[in-house]
Amino acid sequence: MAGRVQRRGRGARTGRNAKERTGAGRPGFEQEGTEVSDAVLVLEDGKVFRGSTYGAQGQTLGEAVFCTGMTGYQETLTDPSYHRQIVVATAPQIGNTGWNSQDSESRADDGTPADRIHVAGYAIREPSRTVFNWRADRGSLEDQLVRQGIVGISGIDTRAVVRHLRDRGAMRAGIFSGTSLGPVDGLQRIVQAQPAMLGADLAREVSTDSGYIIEPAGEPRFEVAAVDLGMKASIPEQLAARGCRVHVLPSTATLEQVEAVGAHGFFLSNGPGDPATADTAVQLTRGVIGKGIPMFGICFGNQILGRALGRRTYKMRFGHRGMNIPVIDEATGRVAITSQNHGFALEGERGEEFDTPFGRARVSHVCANDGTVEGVELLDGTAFSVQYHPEAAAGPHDARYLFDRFGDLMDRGRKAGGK
Ligand SMILES: NC(=O)CC[C@H](N)C(=O)O
Repeated sequence: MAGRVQRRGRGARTGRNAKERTGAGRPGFEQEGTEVSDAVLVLEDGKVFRGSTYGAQGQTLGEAVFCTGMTGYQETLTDPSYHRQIVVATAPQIGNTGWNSQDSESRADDGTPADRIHVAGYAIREPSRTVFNWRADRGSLEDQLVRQGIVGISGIDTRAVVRHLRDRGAMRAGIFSGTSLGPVDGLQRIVQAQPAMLGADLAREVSTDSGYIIEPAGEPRFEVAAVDLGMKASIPEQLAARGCRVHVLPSTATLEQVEAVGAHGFFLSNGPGDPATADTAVQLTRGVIGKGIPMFGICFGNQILGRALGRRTYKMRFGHRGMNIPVIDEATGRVAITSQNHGFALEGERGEEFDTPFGRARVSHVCANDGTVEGVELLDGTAFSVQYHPEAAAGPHDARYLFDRFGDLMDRGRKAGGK
């Protein structure tokens, strides 16, 4: 009996708080001219979610996408692939492990590790009131958001946002916070005036300009030319741990630059924007494969290798963002649980083999949820790539073996070439 009363009481309290925080009960689409204050997430189709200021106060624009990771928000927020995207977290409470000096995925232009947050905005349901983690040596998440001027919103019904984006697709959005934001239709017009993600050429905005070198851990075994299209910091670390000296090159890199470092292998990174715009990287990839240099690509790199092999890319309705996305490896039939963050995909079908200017290729991996292409490779094994993130943490490490495969490939290439 007492238990029932308590349950009812708890339910009632939650309901009241949620109503205060979210403005629940108002229609999602508001009347023109309705004045807004505090914080709102406005979608391009006119859907409005009212909440509270979180992080920096102000205005931010980007594509609204959702991420289903239950952990690892620091890795997500600092991943340069999220440039110009407003991330909606499906995990109901965010921030309880604070901010630490180890998990950031961004680098300064000269390659030194950086804490830079790349998302355009962050939309969450409930901020943690306490930070409780032994690694949280950089304070709280919200402090970081404020310090870096990242505008967020809390107290919104993130489940409702996700359902909307799942049904209608990722779309342009804005977070606006402050005391008097003006009429809601004015905010919607601001949202609609920003460029769309389709056709956005963004890698240059996050790539290194000058390039840098990450030294190998232990004995150097390979020289690797890695094109930084928005590369997560842990990728060169994974390569360095396998004896690679990683020569990180800007997104504008040329074949001459790749050859100048004496590359045993070529790596194409993840990165933001529409892969259909990455013509320079596609041309470079064709040149590299033509020279017989072994290559490996991750995410944006997979889309670019696919394009170099003659495939096209398309924009997915809402993409894959999270840490528990199952991928089938066609070579073994095994499923890896993977970490992902992409809104575009390569055209192709499970089991497909196709001709390319470099010989036969195939779709090597597919997503077990929706059958989309998750990897491609040349049948001779000299070029391969995956749409997911084998370097990722948080999330499982099921796919780390792909870095070893790249090492084996470079070994074979070196023996064959006598280098
Ligand atoms: N993480 C990535 O490399 C993302 C690739 C590309 N920008 C996409 O959204 O599909």
